[in-house]
Amino acid sequence: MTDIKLRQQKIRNFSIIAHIDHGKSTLADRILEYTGALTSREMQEQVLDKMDLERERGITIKLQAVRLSYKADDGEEYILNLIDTPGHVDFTYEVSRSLAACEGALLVVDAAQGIEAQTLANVYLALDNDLEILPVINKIDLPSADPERVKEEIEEVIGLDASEAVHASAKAGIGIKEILEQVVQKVPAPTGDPDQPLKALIFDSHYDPYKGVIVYVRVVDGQIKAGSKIKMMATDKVFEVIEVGAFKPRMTIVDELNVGDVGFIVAGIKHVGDTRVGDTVTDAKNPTPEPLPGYRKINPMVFCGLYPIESSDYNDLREALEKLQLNDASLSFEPETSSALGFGFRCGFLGLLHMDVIQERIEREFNIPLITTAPSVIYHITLTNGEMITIDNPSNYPEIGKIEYVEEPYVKAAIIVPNDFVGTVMELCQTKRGEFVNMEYLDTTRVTITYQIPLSEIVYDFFDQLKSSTKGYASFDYEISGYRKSNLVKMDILLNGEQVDALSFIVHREKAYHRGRVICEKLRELIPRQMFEVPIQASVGTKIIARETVKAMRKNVLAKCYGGDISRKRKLLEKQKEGKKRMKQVGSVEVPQEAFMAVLKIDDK
Ligand SMILES: Nc1nc2c(ncn2[C@@H]2O[C@H](COP(=O)(O)OP(=O)(O)OP(=O)(O)O)[C@@H](O)[C@H]2O)c(=O)[nH]1
Repeated sequence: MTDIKLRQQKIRNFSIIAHIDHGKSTLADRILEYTGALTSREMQEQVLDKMDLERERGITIKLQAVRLSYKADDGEEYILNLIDTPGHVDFTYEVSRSLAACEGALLVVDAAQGIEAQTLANVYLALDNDLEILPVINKIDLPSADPERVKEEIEEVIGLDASEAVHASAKAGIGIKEILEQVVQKVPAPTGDPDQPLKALIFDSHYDPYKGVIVYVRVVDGQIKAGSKIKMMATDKVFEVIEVGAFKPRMTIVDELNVGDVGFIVAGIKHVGDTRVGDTVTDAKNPTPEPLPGYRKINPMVFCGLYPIESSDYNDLREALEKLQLNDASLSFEPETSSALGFGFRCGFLGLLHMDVIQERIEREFNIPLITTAPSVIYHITLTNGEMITIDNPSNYPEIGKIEYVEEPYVKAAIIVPNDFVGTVMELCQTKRGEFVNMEYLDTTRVTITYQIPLSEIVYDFFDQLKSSTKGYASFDYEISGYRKSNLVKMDILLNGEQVDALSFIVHREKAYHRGRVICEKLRELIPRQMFEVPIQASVGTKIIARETVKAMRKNVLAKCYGGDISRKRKLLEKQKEGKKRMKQVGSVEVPQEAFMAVLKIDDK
């Protein structure tokens, strides 16, 4: 066997999959520490979760890859590539990206919680990718841990053999060696042929201001080194490789990447559009005839408008979105104009969390204060002339007279919950226009409840309501199940008699009155008093269905300082300016950011 083939036998590529909070990041840290990739001092900060925002929210968003070396009990030195995956329901797409680069996955299940909704969703993705799944029962240090029950659950619900599942505590560092031994023994070495032309899967990328687009790859056949000419098969673009490297965990330049390796390529790639996550990289002179099967591209589900508060930030906002899109193929955007908010972008996201994260990153990393409009899903509208149009922005909703019928996206939602909360969850799903599908017992204490629910209802704080009504015990996962006809209308909001396009939303006819009333009340609380009285109205078509009034300001703040000290006056004005930062002048009325999101906070009960 050649050296390359021998080396290939020693490579293990694996991911960790888990429901959120079951301890994936903690386990990844322990593995890094155990293999000596980092000292415990360096481990103080979770390394795999790099972004600030992730650390604060305690969730994993971007996947990361690390190359580790591990001396196993058989005396051999192995190369382990660990690819991190996000656990949140919004990020299924990124999970499937990282799984496509692996041969195995550690399935981490919390010994006290057992299987949760994303445990199942992630297992299905791993099975789709033909991965060897190694169950790990984590948090055995907890007094409430019941590893035997969890093992049974894994065998019964998932149908995996859990007899050799490692009992671990990522926190206390128990079971780490056993896990690594299982990875070495049970995860297959990469198959792939070093003598075939280069074939590598792009599973991620990021933009570096000095080096351009850095592409993360898993080499399937052949090899790649500095000086090679490579071709991106989807775009036919050719580049000369400047350097290749591995994540150890810091990016480190290496001589070449061989079969089974996970690493990065720098090739002076300037344009976002030239590389696509999921594409195959091949040798430009000796290309492979067939690209790798790419993975399912997932389309954005939730759309909203992002507008700079200062219109001079418009171009910076475009650049920020372009940069973010580089790391995040699931983000989409196109310019849009609103008569209320001016020039901005209509952006598409995988879900609400994704939307929040992008918005916060723009504000923090790029320092652009934003106004965000309420999220919307994509509606299919069939017009009386037979034409079907799709709409992701309520302000483009056609006149009622031109509409034959409207369809909206539904999801199949699976909710896992302790028996005691079945009634509460069903009630919540009913108020969200859910249709009961079935209920199955997971074990003696928990059930999986399945509903068909309109996506638009999920988008409007379903998850928060589910968590709060079940004291945090419910877990939830969903997949799009298709479009259905629905009796929907557009609700417009008028401030001071003028319609504010950015406040319009689409609602089920039966809920229109209630929502119209509540939204007017909310807006009355949110909109500060102005120099004049501001009527707030909600209308469907030409019919006004609710009205509230913001009373005029009683006193001018400056009146108090009449003839007084100028520095005090300035302070007051500055204070007012502070308060205004998040305001947008809409016609004659100043509207705060929260007003555009008020529609999300309506309780339907
Ligand atoms: N008692 C105990 N707590 C643990 C253990 N492993 C992780 N935790 C805790 O569980 C919480 C969640 O752990 P994380 O590692 O952040 O979970 P995660 O699965 O990576 O979560 P996401 O990154 O949000 O998907 C943290 O507060 C950890 O300290 C363990 O073995 N025992």
